[in-house]
Amino acid sequence: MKKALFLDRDGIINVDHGYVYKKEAFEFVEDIFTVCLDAHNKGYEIFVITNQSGIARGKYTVEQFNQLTLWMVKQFKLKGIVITDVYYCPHHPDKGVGEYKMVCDCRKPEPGMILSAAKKYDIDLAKSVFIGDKGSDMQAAERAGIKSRILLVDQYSDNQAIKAHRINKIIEASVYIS
Ligand SMILES: O=P(O)(O)OC[C@@H](O)[C@H]1O[C@@H](OP(=O)(O)O)[C@@H](O)[C@@H](O)[C@@H]1O
Ligand SMILES: [Mg+2]
Ligand SMILES: [Zn+2]
Repeated sequence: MKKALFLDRDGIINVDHGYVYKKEAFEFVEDIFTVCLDAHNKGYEIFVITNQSGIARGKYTVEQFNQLTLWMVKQFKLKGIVITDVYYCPHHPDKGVGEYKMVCDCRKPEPGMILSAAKKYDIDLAKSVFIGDKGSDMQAAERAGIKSRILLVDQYSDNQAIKAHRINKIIEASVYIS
């Protein structure tokens, strides 16, 4: 079995400007590359686990999400970091339109996306790490049996104290990644 670093996307990989679907609006949160390179070099598989209710809401299409994702994964590759796979939930139970309006087992805080990745790639969830910016990320990780869970907030705060706190959390994540 392998160890994995699971990443939420909006608020962790990129600044969460709200339903980001264009690369022009995709602002990488620089300090995430630090922990990803550390994890990659230590043999972790890296996955992105993301709710994309913007699809359900009709704000953008699956094709647009896929195009952005291909571009995002390439940016990681250019920094020597392999993203093994990206899992997304296109649904929303209330605000969804048409086929995307549904209660599903993939929208965080449900653990469905994490469990799918673990099954397909033979991941030991007890030895894996999840980094997210919302309580629903932490709940999904806990329900999936991931022991090391890091909650990072204020990804775009200019407050030096908050930035320092965030860097400490990133370093803490590196401690988990062993
Ligand atoms: O953080 P991840 O899971 O990668 O993606 C979150 C996004 O899909 C969007 O999720 C929405 O929540 P609702 O889905 O509308 O409750 C809002 O929080 C948006 O600001 C955010 O961009
Ligand atoms: Mg998020
Ligand atoms: Zn779903």
